Amino acid sequence: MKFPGKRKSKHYFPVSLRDPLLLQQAQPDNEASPSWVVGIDQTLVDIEARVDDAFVERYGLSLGHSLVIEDDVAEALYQELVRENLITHQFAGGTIGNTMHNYSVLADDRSVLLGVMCNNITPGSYAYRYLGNTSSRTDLNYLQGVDGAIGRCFTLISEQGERTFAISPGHMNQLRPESIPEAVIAGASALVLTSYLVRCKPGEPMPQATMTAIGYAKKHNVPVVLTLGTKYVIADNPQWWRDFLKEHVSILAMNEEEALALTGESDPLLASNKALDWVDLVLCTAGPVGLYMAGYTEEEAKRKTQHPLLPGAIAEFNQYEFSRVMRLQDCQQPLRIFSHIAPYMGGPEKIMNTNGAGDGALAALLHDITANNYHRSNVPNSSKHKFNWLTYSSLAQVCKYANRVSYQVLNQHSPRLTRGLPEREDSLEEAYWER
Ligand SMILES: Nc1ncnc2c1ncn2[C@@H]1O[C@H](COP(=O)(O)OP(=O)(O)OP(=O)(O)O)[C@@H](O)[C@H]1O
Ligand SMILES: O=c1[nH]cnc2c1ncn2[C@@H]1O[C@H](CO)[C@@H](O)[C@H]1O
Repeated sequence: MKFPGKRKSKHYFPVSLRDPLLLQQAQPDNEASPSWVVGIDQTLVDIEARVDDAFVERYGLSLGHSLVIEDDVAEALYQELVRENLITHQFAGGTIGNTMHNYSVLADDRSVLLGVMCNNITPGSYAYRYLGNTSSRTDLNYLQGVDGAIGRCFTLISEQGERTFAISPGHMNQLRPESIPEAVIAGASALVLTSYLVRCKPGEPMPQATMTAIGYAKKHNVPVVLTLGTKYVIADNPQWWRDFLKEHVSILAMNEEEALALTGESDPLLASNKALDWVDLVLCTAGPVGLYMAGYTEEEAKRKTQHPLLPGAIAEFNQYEFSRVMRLQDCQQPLRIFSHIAPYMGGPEKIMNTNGAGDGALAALLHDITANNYHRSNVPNSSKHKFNWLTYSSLAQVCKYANRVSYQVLNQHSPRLTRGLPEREDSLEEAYWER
């Protein structure tokens, strides 16, 4: 695993020079990594095309959102894209598939993806493409076979760069509860889910499979991470989602629109604060405004920021952003902490599309959480584990890392990272200070 807190010289949480972990890292990689994350997704290939707004309207879609379409509509839509030669890219997608892939690229380590895959795969087919576009560090051995197609996500990009999704589900929701491996969840650093998983036809097994996975995660005290997907899924029934978060979820990832649908707050800081009533840690991306994080720390171990104090709906909200995050259940005297960061380098000069920028930020957060477990299992007596922290780095540092990864996604075409961050950025500090 590439170690996020160990970026060259600058640590907020110093470790001793002869750290056994460093010595261990000098040895050849062990294939069977002790640390991993696991996620469930609807297996989807993204089919990207440039269309005008009339196209979106003609097929009954909603600009900027993700809607599920029937087979006949999907066929007509696909035929029109082919006939008019509008398809520009086809690559593996799915919000959690993207996140697992990106995690594996960043950490150079194992993630496990649960979902469905065709039993019969022919060269050039969508399933073939999906497998070929997924990191070799993403373990696909637990996918459940289906006799039928995986899903297609028509990713329609308007003239203004806005993206609209039309989902043709195929067999993507046929994941059954008995296909969820308890041991894989029990040993994971996090179970990662999306609100899209409940968007199914009556009788489809995906929601039940998801609940089975959540049951295992709770049994083994593994944090459940939920990313909200699209504001419409939330706006359908915000109270249901609030109850769901309170009961099942530890870490929440969302953008500012989803945050508004969930909490009624349009200010991402206030929305994140509200969400802390239900979960332990919040990542709220806000497009050109950057991103916010909110979490809990242990009062006794809080650390003051060295950055300027920021004004906002909560005055000087970033005061303790140099603290590490803890799950509420592990805090003796919990203190709420917040952080914000503006887009890295002000954002890329030209953004072709923002697809997957949020998924990238979440992958970075997962990397930091898993690195903490990795460090704990290698150096259990380290002073870094005097408390039962959730992250390895401070909240401010996690924000930087997440933000940097979003930039990397914005700077390329696909939502899946084609490579990790540049080696010289093993110290993120340097990348930031040298601007
Ligand atoms: N127009 C922009 N200019 C600068 N940075 C941007 C812009 N849009 C996005 N970003 C960066 O990407 C991060 C995530 O963006 P955004 O809030 O759009 O994610 P999202 O809506 O969750 O994306 P997706 O659902 O496609 O993964 C932001 O925190 C910011 O750092
Ligand atoms: O219904 C859905 N289920 C799972 N993933 C989805 C759905 N709609 C869109 N995306 C995925 O979101 C990613 C960008 O964040 C895209 O790659 C797309 O495949």
